[in-house]
Amino acid sequence: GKFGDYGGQYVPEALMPAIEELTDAYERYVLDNEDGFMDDFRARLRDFGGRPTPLQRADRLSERYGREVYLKREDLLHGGAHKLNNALGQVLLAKYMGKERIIAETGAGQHGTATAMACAHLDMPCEIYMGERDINRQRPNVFRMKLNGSEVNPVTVGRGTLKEAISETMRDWATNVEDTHYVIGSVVGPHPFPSMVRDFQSVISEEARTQAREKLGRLPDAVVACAGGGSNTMGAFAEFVDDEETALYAVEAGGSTLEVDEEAGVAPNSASLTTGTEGILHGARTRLLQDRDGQIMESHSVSSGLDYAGVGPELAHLVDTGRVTAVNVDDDEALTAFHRLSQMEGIIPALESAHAFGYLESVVGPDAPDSEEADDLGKYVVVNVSGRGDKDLESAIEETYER
Ligand SMILES: CC/C=C(/N=C/c1c(COP(=O)(O)O)cnc(C)c1O)C(=O)O
Repeated sequence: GKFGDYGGQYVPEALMPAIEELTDAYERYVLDNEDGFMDDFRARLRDFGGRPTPLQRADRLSERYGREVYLKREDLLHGGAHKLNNALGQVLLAKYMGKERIIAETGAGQHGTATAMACAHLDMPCEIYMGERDINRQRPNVFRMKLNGSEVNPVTVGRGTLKEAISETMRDWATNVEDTHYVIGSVVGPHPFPSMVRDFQSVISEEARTQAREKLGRLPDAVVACAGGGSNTMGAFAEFVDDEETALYAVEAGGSTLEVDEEAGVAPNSASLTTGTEGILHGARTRLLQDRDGQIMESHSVSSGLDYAGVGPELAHLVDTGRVTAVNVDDDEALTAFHRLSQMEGIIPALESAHAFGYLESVVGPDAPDSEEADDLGKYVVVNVSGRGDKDLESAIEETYER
C-alpha cells in the first residue's frame, strides 16, 4: 500500500483488525474475483448504473480551442456523478463480507447520494456524515440521500466540511468495526482504500481508452480531470498511466488565491498537489495543506467536492514522479467555465468538473497566449465530466456569464 513514500496505514490500533479484514477481502474479491465478485459488480454497474458512459465530441469547444475535445460523460452515470462506481463496489463488497451497516462521509453530497442509492439497491442500512456547511450548500443531495432511505448525520465540529466529516465517520467506524463498513468516497485513507477506490473507478479510463481507439483511431494526447481527493482523477488516468504519449492533467481548486495565511492557518484554496507538503491525514502519508507546525490548514473552494486539504497518495506520487501534471484554476474561472459549458454544449457540469474546463480555457482559450502548455495538450483532448451541476444551480445562478 505504498506509492513511493506516500500511502501506508497510519490508523489507531483499534482500526487495524478492520483494516486487515478489508485488505483480505479486497485481495480476494476485487483482485482475484472470488465468487465472481467483479462480474457481479460490472453487471450491476451496467444494469443499475447505466454504464458505459459516452465519450462524446464537444463540437463547440473543439471549434473554440482548435482541437478535438472529447467529453467522458460520468455526469450521465446513475446519480449524476462518477461516485457510484466506487460506492456500488464498496457496498457490494461489504455485503460479500457479511457486514450489516454502511457509513460514509460526503462533501458535495454526490458520494453520499451514490452510497445511499447503492445501499437501497443492495438493501443495506446507511448513515451519511455531512458537514453542516455542506448540508446548506448541497441541499438537493441531502433530500436525495433521505429519499433513498439513508440517515444524514450533520457534522458541526470545525468548519463543517469534508475533513471533519471524514474524521467523524472514522470515529464511528472505530466504534462499530464488527458490523459496519466505511465506504470512503475518494482515493484517500489507509491502504487498501486508495488502491481499491482507484480499481473501482478505473472503469472510466478502461472505457475511454477503448472509445478513443474507436472514435479517434488512436490514444488521446491528453486527459484532463479535476482533483479533490483524486478518485475521478485516478479513474480517468489509471488505464493511461502506462501510455507515455498520453499526458495527464489533474486540475485542483485554486480557490480565491494560492497565497496561504500561515498565522490564521487558512489556505484559501485546495491545491494540495501544487502547494501542499508531505504529511499524514486520515490514515495515509500524502501531500496536504499544513502550516509549519504540521497543523492541517482550512481549505477553500467554491465547490464542496474539491474543498479538501489532502489528496490521494497515489496521485501525489504520480505528480512527484512527473507522470501527472498538477494545475489549478480559481473559483471565478470555474464558475465562468460552468456557465460556458452550459451555454455552449448544453451540459451543466458540477462545479468540481467545471475546474477541468477552466483549465482548458486558460491554456487554449481565445484570450490565452501561445504556450508550451498549449502545445503539450496536443490535438486530441479528453476531459472527464465527473458530474452534473444540478446540485450547484442555486450557488451558480447568481454569477452571470456573457457568452
Ligand atoms: C468524498 C467527498 C467528495 C465528494 N465529491 C467530490 C467530487 C469530485 C472530487 O472528488 P474526486 O473525484 O475524488 O477528486 C469531483 N467531481 C464531483 C462531481 C464530485 O462530487 C462528495 O462528497 O460528493
